[in-house]
Amino acid sequence: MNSPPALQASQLSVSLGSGTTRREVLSGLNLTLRAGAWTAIVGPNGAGKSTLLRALAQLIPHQGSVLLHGQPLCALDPRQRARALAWLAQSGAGEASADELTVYDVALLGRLPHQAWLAPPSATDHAAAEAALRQTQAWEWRARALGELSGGERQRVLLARLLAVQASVMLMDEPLANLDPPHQADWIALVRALVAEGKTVVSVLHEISLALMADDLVVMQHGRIAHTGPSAQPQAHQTLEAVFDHRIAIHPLGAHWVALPTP
Ligand SMILES: Nc1ncnc2c1ncn2[C@@H]1O[C@H](COP(=O)(O)OP(=O)(O)OP(=O)(O)O)[C@@H](O)[C@H]1O
Repeated sequence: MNSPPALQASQLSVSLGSGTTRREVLSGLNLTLRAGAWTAIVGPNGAGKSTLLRALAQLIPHQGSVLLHGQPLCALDPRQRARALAWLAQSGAGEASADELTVYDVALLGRLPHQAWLAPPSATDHAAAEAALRQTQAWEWRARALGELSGGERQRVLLARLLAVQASVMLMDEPLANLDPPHQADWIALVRALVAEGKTVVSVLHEISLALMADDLVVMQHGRIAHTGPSAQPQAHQTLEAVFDHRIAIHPLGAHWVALPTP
């Protein structure tokens, strides 16, 4: 029997703002995200990518349903949900409160959903935090305060916190922001390794050439899904060029594709 999708959203709608500025940002989306695959969500600024990710993570009020491995997400208690579904916010969003913490303690925060109320971290928690910091090459900064780090260094620590959760589904909003090209390549290798272990990675990306390396693409425009399917499909490429008003063109390069700005 096929395993259920990692995430399945039905008739997902989100309205944001208040009073006269309130408007529907996502309109009745239906979306299936395969388990054990890497899906990249792409589209122009304001298309609703972050809003979709936040709604999938149950971080904002929404209408419609979201199933996690076939189970309604809203039926899980918050700790169960936090163990199953890990979240990396857009760079800097809501993280200033962690600036005083050491890098090591930030990674340990990823273990909170595994810990009993007020219980100290276990040996397993410490091992998971260390392994995650080593995976993102952030271990050497473990005694430094998060607030002292550069944007890219900070991003790698926050990625380690997400990895420390050891969730089966990982949602990442612009995980490559601030990373230099070698660390972007490391991130892709890491995602490939996670997927090979059976994990599911869903990432909002602005780096279209890198998004084209994902297994699946979700192309968004104006709060709707313009296309979803394997990233190798010509239809995916045509839709991508169209949602960016043909200001990009997608070209083959070896076994991959690159998106280049058109003059
Ligand atoms: N709190 C809010 N109140 C009102 N409108 C909002 C709010 N947050 C986001 N929006 C609007 O919702 C739309 C979708 O925003 P969202 O951040 O999901 O887009 P995005 O595709 O992630 O964009 P970007 O590529 O610029 O990060 C935008 O038009 C944005 O202005």
